[in-house]
Amino acid sequence: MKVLVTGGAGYIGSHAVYALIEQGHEVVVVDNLVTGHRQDVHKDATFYHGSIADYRFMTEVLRKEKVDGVIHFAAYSLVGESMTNPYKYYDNNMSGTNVLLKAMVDCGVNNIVFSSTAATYGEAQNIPILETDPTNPTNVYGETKLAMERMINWYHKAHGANYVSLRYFNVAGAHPSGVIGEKHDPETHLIPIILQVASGRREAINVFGDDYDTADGTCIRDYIHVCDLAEAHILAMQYLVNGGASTICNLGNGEGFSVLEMIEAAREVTKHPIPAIISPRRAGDPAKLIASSAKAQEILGWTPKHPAVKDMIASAWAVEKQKMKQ
Ligand SMILES: NC(=O)c1ccc[n+]([C@@H]2O[C@H](COP(=O)([O-])OP(=O)(O)OC[C@H]3O[C@@H](n4cnc5c(N)ncnc54)[C@H](O)[C@@H]3O)[C@@H](O)[C@H]2O)c1
Ligand SMILES: O=c1ccn([C@@H]2O[C@H](COP(=O)(O)OP(=O)(O)O[C@H]3O[C@H](CO)[C@H](O)[C@H](O)[C@H]3O)[C@@H](O)[C@H]2O)c(=O)[nH]1
Repeated sequence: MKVLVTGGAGYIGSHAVYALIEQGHEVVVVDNLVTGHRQDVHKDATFYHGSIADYRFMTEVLRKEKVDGVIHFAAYSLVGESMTNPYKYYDNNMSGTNVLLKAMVDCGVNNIVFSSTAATYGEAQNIPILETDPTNPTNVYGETKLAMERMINWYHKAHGANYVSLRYFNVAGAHPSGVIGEKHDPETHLIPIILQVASGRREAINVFGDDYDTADGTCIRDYIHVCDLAEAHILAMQYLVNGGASTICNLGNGEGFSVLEMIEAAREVTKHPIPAIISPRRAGDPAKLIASSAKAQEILGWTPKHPAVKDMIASAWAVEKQKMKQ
């Protein structure tokens, strides 16, 4: 396949690009590098520096490259930030996707695999969460992602383009080479922050709330290895190219870990005490998110190969230790 990856210089996008190229596919990357890193784009991918919100630029790329489909990662994705700066999220995520979809339609590109999120569900009504469960986002980020999913579905109805929206739960870990990994700046995600404490770059980890309705009072999340996620995107694109019907799939491991459990797992991996400070809740955080990925397993034939959180933490730890050497 020849695939355009938007946001291919970012954390998850760069892993998807590596996986595509490792499996012999041809890859074109569009990224404006607002949060991504040029050096994380695989050397065999064709790179275009620009925004998905630039219609002229996107149609030029799509007309020139004649791809089989688009894997769409480009977005802002921080829950906390979205609660204080909704404009940024509505603008880049929704307007950007609207332009991208229009450019795809105008250039005859009919397949899109979309980066959606567990944040579309909000507070879960049932555990594990099924794709048919209600969607009531508790934060602006999740709201924009749900709107993007719906936008893609309306384009599908109007223009016939097909999609798989992948609602991922909490992504973690890094490519086994250690060459690419999670490099957000500033970092807000739990595992990289815990590891910055272990490597001495931070004094302590703040635990955002210990009064949630969970066993130890801290939030529970379902962590999925970034390489398993990358594989799911390739399977989803293959499914569409083979004529599969448009659909939505969850991606997680079906097991929940609290913030305190993740800190404990990181202590075991890194052998560092990792001081933790109980802090106020962060706005917009649901208490518990755990996926049922049965549909992805059935429809896409996806099976996670790295379900153990300690393996995810160990691969992220290898990247963090490399950063310390630089
Ligand atoms: N990290 C997670 O746990 C998680 C969970 C669920 C869903 N997601 C989704 O996965 C996707 C990727 O997340 P990530 O953690 O890799 O984030 P990231 O910030 O590392 O990657 C996003 C990439 O998109 C690029 N980008 C942003 N706006 C753009 C635009 N207008 N035009 C071109 N490029 C643009 C950025 O430069 C960056 O390279 C996001 O859509 C996010 O919502 C992430
Ligand atoms: O310093 C920190 C950072 C995080 N947390 C807690 O750790 C959990 C995980 O937080 P992350 O910021 O790592 O991840 P989120 O669950 O907020 O969100 C992530 O997963 C979501 C899906 O579940 C979204 O898709 C989103 O893009 C992605 O950032 C949350 O309970 C959060 O409050 C802390 O206690 N301290």
